Amino acid sequence: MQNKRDLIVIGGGAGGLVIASVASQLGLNVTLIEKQAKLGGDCLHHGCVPSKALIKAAKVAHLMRRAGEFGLPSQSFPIDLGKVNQQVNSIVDHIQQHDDPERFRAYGCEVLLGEPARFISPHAVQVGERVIEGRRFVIATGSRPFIPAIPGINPDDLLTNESLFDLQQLPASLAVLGGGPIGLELGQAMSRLGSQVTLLQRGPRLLAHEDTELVDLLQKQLTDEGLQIQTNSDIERIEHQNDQYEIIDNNHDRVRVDKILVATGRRPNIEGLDPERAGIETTPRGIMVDRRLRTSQKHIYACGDVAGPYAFTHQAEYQAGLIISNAVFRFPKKADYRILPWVTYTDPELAQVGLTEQQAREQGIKHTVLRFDFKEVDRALTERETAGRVKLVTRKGKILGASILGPQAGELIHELVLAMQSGAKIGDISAAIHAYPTLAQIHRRTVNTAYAAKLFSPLTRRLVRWLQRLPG
Ligand SMILES: Cc1cc2nc3c(=O)[nH]c(=O)nc-3n(C[C@H](O)[C@H](O)[C@H](O)COP(=O)(O)OP(=O)(O)OC[C@H]3O[C@@H](n4cnc5c(N)ncnc54)[C@H](O)[C@@H]3O)c2cc1C
Ligand SMILES: NC(=O)c1ccc[n+]([C@@H]2O[C@H](COP(=O)([O-])OP(=O)(O)OC[C@H]3O[C@@H](n4cnc5c(N)ncnc54)[C@H](O)[C@@H]3O)[C@@H](O)[C@H]2O)c1
Repeated sequence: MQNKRDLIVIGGGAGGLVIASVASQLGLNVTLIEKQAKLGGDCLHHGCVPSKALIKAAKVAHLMRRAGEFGLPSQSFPIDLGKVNQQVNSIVDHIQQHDDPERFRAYGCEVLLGEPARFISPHAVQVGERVIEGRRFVIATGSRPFIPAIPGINPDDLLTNESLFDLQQLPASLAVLGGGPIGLELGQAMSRLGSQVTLLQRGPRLLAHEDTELVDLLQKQLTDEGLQIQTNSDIERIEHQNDQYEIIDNNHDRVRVDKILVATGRRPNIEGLDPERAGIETTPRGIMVDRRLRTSQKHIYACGDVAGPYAFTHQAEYQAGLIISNAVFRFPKKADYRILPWVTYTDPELAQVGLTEQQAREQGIKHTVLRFDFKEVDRALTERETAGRVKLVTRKGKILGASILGPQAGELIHELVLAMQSGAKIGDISAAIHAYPTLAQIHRRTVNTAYAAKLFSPLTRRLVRWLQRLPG
């Protein structure tokens, strides 16, 4: 048995890498354990990075078909998914260089690759034959696809985010199970690349936690573009015949497809970690943590998908920063998710921060909603990307939440994140000069709707007429 490590980080993905890098650069003896042969985790290898690269390729294909709208010859062509995925994976490989284990080793971090860690006591983990003791631990083991138990389904036949980016041939038809962010982002991308996509959502709504008015607009956009969306689709069984799958739902509707992509949620990676041997409390949603990201064992922290409450890379990184503060600097900091933004990278994108209109209503908060449509914004018109709307949930001039459906919504949301974070009022957004012609002008246009009624009221018009009569 070797000397006790100051910090043992389990999982070399978004959360674990931030902690291992900072803690080892601060001089702690850190061991980072990653069960795969490469660092980077789900975001880099099977999540954010390849999905956004695929989405971009699909947008290029979509624009080539739409070229006629720009006065250019439009193009329609068969797509070689193998080539598309090759360039997708070349981007993953490029970014992988930042996560080179040698970079971490150069900081003095011990990096163990290729075998999982499992707890054998509250103060030790086993990796292969080796037992490693630590003063503090961080669990950052992420999540994996949840595969629902549907009769007739052979999990090996299904595509998930772990296999889609290795697919060589574009399926002529594809069923996507699940209308969450993964299903919508990848479903639209595959549809734009040329698959006939049918998306089956079990419940009544897509993206159940998002603003319903904007989700309805998005759903219309997607169906207009060719995606078939079936909600309230409770799948009863799947039959496999002649290299095709027939999906039969509770209404006895049948959908026949070449491939099935499962995007029905995630499960935390705690199997095989043996958290109970360390006395760590878990639930089916993952590892329980307090607001300082401590588990039921106060020297063991957890962050990212395995701890929740959300499943975003920027949440994992934010939590990693808090763990550094709490565990390394011993400066207590609590997590606060009220101003955590997120983006669904469909086209148009859907971005959210703070409360939606429905949440404000459900919580009984008196509020005003300001709205503005992209079709009134000059830059959206020049870009021919006019679908969508900004919604601001406000109270006494302060922003409680913002929902944006539109071009580059994921970029645009950050002005509102900063406004909320700094306590700026809608008047501050109105006073800030926004360059013309930008999509960001929509923020001024949205907040100015709050003043338009007062500005052009009969009273103001009378006042202006009176001012005009003054001498000088
Ligand atoms: C298709 C898809 C698209 C996504 N797009 C976005 C997006 O656009 N924006 C966004 O913010 N989020 C996105 N996400 C979510 C994002 O990928 C996750 O929230 C993020 O990766 C979580 O980071 P993490 O550190 O918790 O886990 P991960 O990054 O997955 O890292 C966990 C690591 O732990 C390792 N591990 C597991 N068990 C053990 C063990 N016992 N011992 C050692 N190592 C172990 C795993 O191999 C893995 O490398 C997407 C996810 C998917 C699936
Ligand atoms: N842009 C982003 O930030 C981004 C992108 C992708 C994923 N993610 C993260 O990954 C997480 C997982 O995404 P997800 O889309 O897999 O999960 P999700 O839980 O958000 O959505 C899954 C959907 O599948 C439905 N469903 C469940 N079982 C079903 C069944 N048997 N048949 C049909 N529908 C079924 C659910 O009702 C739900 O609407 C998200 O919570 C998100 O945080 C983020």
